[in-house]
Amino acid sequence: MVKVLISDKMDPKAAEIFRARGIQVDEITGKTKEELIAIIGEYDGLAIRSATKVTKEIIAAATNLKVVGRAGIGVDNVDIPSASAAGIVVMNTPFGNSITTAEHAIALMFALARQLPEADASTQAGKWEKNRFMGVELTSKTLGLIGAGNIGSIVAERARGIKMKVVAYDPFLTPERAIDMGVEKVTLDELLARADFITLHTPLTDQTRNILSRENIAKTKKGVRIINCARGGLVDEVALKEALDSGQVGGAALDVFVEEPATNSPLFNTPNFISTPHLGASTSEAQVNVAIQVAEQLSDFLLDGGVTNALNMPSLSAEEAPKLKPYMALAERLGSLIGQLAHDNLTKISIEVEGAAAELNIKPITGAVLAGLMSRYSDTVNMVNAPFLAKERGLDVREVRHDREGDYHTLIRVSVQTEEGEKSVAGTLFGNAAPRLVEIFGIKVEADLAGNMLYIVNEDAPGFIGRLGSSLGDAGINIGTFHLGRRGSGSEAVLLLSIDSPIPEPVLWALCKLPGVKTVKALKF
Ligand SMILES: NC(=O)c1ccc[n+]([C@@H]2O[C@H](COP(=O)([O-])OP(=O)(O)OC[C@H]3O[C@@H](n4cnc5c(N)ncnc54)[C@H](O)[C@@H]3O)[C@@H](O)[C@H]2O)c1
Ligand SMILES: O=C(O)[C@H](O)COP(=O)(O)O
Repeated sequence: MVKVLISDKMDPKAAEIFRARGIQVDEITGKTKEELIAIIGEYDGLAIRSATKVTKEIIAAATNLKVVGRAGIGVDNVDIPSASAAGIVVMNTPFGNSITTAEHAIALMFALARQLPEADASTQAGKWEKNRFMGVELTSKTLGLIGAGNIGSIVAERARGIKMKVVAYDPFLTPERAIDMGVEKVTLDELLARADFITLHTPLTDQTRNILSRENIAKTKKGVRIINCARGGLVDEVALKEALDSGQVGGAALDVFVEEPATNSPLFNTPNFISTPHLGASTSEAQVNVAIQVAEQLSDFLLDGGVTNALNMPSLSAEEAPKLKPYMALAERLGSLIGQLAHDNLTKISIEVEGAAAELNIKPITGAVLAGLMSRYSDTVNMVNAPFLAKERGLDVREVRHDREGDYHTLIRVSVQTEEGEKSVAGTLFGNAAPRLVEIFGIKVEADLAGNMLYIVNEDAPGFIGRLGSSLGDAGINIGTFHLGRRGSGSEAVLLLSIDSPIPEPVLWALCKLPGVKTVKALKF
């Protein structure tokens, strides 16, 4: 039975969905790294929020794990390169908590404008300091948006609703999209110089780390108010503290910190500083959304092979997955065949599809070809890590979709560049389901690719098949199927035999010595 672990606090809807789909689910939260390492090996799927750190060590212990699902957006708590190398799909739910997080940013902006937390604390302390708390109006003020993706664009829309002017810095924001959003696209320096409020909505990357650095904070308009509901590390916390103390920054609200849980930040107790404990996504609506989405995505993947919102694999809908399944089996076998037969040092591979295959999503087909090809280098290769392994080895991968009508209703051709020139194999599906090889290195041959097989190239001459049959018979090897193709009468012939047991090395050597034999190779599918 498929087993999933939920290791962070998640809405009960997630567990309900797993159970309804026949998946065994354990909810075990608050485990230490060592405790998680001890149990993770049992699970096929792992559902997390931001508390569980899916490190290299956890991945190494996760011997059955196929997928990690993040009920939320940020995946900086998952070591994606290690997961990819281990063939584990990593998914998130990119939209389920965006509105909620945008609302939190807007809430913090209002709170900063009117010093709400301090006014509340003072009033409840019986001080009634009406003259101490003089706020600012938001109408007509300029909001500087750093990051104009899902959450940033919702923040912009809400801010425009309260009559703010919005300027945005995002290198990936197109001028057309900026017009659609009703924002002015600006450079970072322009934003720093013009904004009365700055709100951050980017992931934490090498480019965004300390985007509000000491130097950049110094370029802001005096008294600027800063909100960060994205990721700790976007703002230099030490420089922010100094800027709040000096009055360069008039107020700051952080939901996220460099170190979380943040229990002892130097920013605490600074006037005009507001903090919340990473609450951006914490509304019941958002938590229900992400719990449902993550549970459905993991279930679709574990039960049907559907891939949605994966960060290390192309998407594949639950409807597409069954259609693609036989193609992926064919693609994987063609990749494996060429991997077993072509020489090392492959530099280029091309995957061509025609007929019905050309109507399909080619990415999973390519992934399956590469998984087959790379399976000779690693036991743990699959569609997730194969493209990464191929890239690591410098393999140039080309995908070609042909419109032309061919001899077959559907065809996948895999060609590689070898030291001896280009070599290609091609296959089709019989009855839309059964993978069949139809061509090998320019010779037409029809064969299943399954189990133990023998590939023989010989001179096409009378008596050869008899001698081969006798040699195998004498060695006690039973032939299951026998497929023959040749370039022309008397030229080179290809034999593909399925055999009921693996062929011992001495028998292989004996076959190599049969008159007329050019190549003998044991294959395994
Ligand atoms: N506080 C919370 O609880 C909470 C909740 C949800 C999301 N988040 C975080 O909010 C962030 C944004 O989420 P999103 O869904 O809007 O992501 P998104 O991917 O939709 O948008 C991110 C935007 O950042 C832009 N960007 C990337 N590099 C940039 C750079 N160097 N300078 C400026 N812009 C850059 C991208 O072009 C993109 O438009 C993420 O880090 C996410 O983890 C936090
Ligand atoms: O990236 C996210 O989705 C947020 O940081 C939310 O994190 P959480 O699920 O731990 O609240």
